[in-house]
Amino acid sequence: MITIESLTKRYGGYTAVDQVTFSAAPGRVTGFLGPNGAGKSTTMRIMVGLTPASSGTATVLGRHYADLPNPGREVGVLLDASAQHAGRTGREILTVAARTIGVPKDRVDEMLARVSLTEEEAGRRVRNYSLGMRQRLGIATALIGDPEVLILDEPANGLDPAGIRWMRDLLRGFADEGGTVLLSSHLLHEIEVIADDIVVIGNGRIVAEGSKDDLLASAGTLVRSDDPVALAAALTAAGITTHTGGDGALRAEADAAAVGRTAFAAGVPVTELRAADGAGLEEIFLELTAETQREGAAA
Ligand SMILES: Nc1ncnc2c1ncn2[C@@H]1O[C@H](COP(=O)(O)OP(=O)(O)OP(=O)(O)O)[C@@H](O)[C@H]1O
Repeated sequence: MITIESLTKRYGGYTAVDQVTFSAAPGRVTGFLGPNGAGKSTTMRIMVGLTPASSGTATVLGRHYADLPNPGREVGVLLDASAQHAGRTGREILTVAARTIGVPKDRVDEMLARVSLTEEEAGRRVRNYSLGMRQRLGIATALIGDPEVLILDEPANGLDPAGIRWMRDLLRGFADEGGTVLLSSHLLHEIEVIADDIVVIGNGRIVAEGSKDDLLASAGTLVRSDDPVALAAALTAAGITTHTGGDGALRAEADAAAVGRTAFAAGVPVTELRAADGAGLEEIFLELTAETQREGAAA
């Protein structure tokens, strides 16, 4: 369990994290989603005691990270896969981690197998690792203490498609066994396929949070017609809010049945009608974070 309450971080006059409150529950994968610079890494660094908060609290398993008796046994952390000692081999890094937190040495081989790093790769120095290999080693280090909680900043960065699938299965399995997973990403699709719960941050503030299913349901209905102007007018007249997509489709804030009936009553033929799902979530994400997108509302 991770609990964040009214967390604020100021750098001089700039507020990077602004009154952030959310929690990540056991048995669930919580996705922490937001555009570049939204405050994800800062929030995660505060969680693990690397950055002091200006105000508010962040606790893991009911305590501040620094107060956990042996944090490595309770919380697995991967914030920056490139921050590993470049001159050591992967095996050495895991061996040091195992000794530091007091787990048996045979966990090293177990973890190497778990993240699919070969014997030969484990003997190479980390400076010669690809980004994906560093991520795998970082995951192995996070898991070596058999923790209850995982805090991972952009863990899929640099992984190939098979690696992303592997990561997804690994985190799913971890949560299914009762673990708490918090992972950040600025990639919506990545979060959408893996997360049970989603927390969206923009400009240091939480702009949406809830179960993925609820967020997807709130994405509404995607509807298409040869006459989108007439369709939009009919829906608006019926009190249904619509948003125009780039490709002529409309996203309506109502369920498919209501949208279909309204179009039928108005005599506007519909050529496509379905739950907006992923496309809708992407639009919601862009709308919610529009102020903070470098590309502005045009994105
Ligand atoms: N030490 C610091 N001093 C001043 N500003 C900082 C410092 N660390 C972070 N910031 C600022 O705080 C904001 C949030 O940064 P953060 O790294 O938390 O974003 P992020 O959501 O993780 O972004 P990304 O997806 O790009 O990794 C940014 O504007 C960043 O420049």
